[in-house]
Amino acid sequence: MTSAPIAVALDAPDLETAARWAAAVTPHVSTVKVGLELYLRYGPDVIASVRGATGVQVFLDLKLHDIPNTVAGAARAVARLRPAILTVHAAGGRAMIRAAVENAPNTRVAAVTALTSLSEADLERIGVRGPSGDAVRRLAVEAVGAGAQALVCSPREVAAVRAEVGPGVMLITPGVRPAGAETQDQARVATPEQAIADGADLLVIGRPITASADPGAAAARIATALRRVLQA
Ligand SMILES: O=C(O)c1cc(=O)[nH]c(=O)n1[C@@H]1O[C@H](COP(=O)(O)O)[C@@H](O)[C@H]1O
Repeated sequence: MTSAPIAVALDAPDLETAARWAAAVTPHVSTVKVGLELYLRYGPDVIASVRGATGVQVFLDLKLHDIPNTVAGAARAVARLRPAILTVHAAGGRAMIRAAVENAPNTRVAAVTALTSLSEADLERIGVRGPSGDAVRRLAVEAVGAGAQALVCSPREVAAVRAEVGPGVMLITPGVRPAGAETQDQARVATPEQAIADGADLLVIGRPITASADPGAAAARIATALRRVLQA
């Protein structure tokens, strides 16, 4: 059985917890994601620890956002860890995204369009006027033009982004909640089944799996639901 296109967000306070979650979910999912919480606590070694414990691909979510020269150096520094995916903010602009792509040649650079935690009202407040889908599409086009091989967007926008950028770009959607689950700090959400049906290639899912009493069973349940959609 092939593993489901899910990146489980290992947003854990310590390595022991992250390793426990990773061991539970990796029979069912393709990817685990290391984000700021683990990386800033343990540093680059955390990638090797997580990779060694799981055998699945590791997604490094640092959401780099700085001037091109600084991002070039940061991308070079993490490229030697060979993460499968590295995030940068699309709002950093073309030259910044290009700097990341050129300096992490064996890693897929994923540009984050508009954070899934921001509502339409939040976006308006920070100067992103009009429907969120329009801003996300604009950022997506800029990022792909600068060489990004992947995009991060909300599952609500994934169909529009796919129509805009075509089939060759990997679309990654956080903000995924099984029907009835709490949205917590996420604003622009959809179910895993909807995200896949609308064209997402990889779903980022954290707390709906990791906060469950049995993360392995939660991952298996979502993986089975996705397989049904993919086979339909
Ligand atoms: O880049 C990301 O992975 C990301 C982008 C985004 O717009 N929204 C978002 O939630 N994420 C990440 O996706 C994960 C979502 O976790 P849960 O809300 O617990 O499912 C977290 O690790 C976030 O850092």
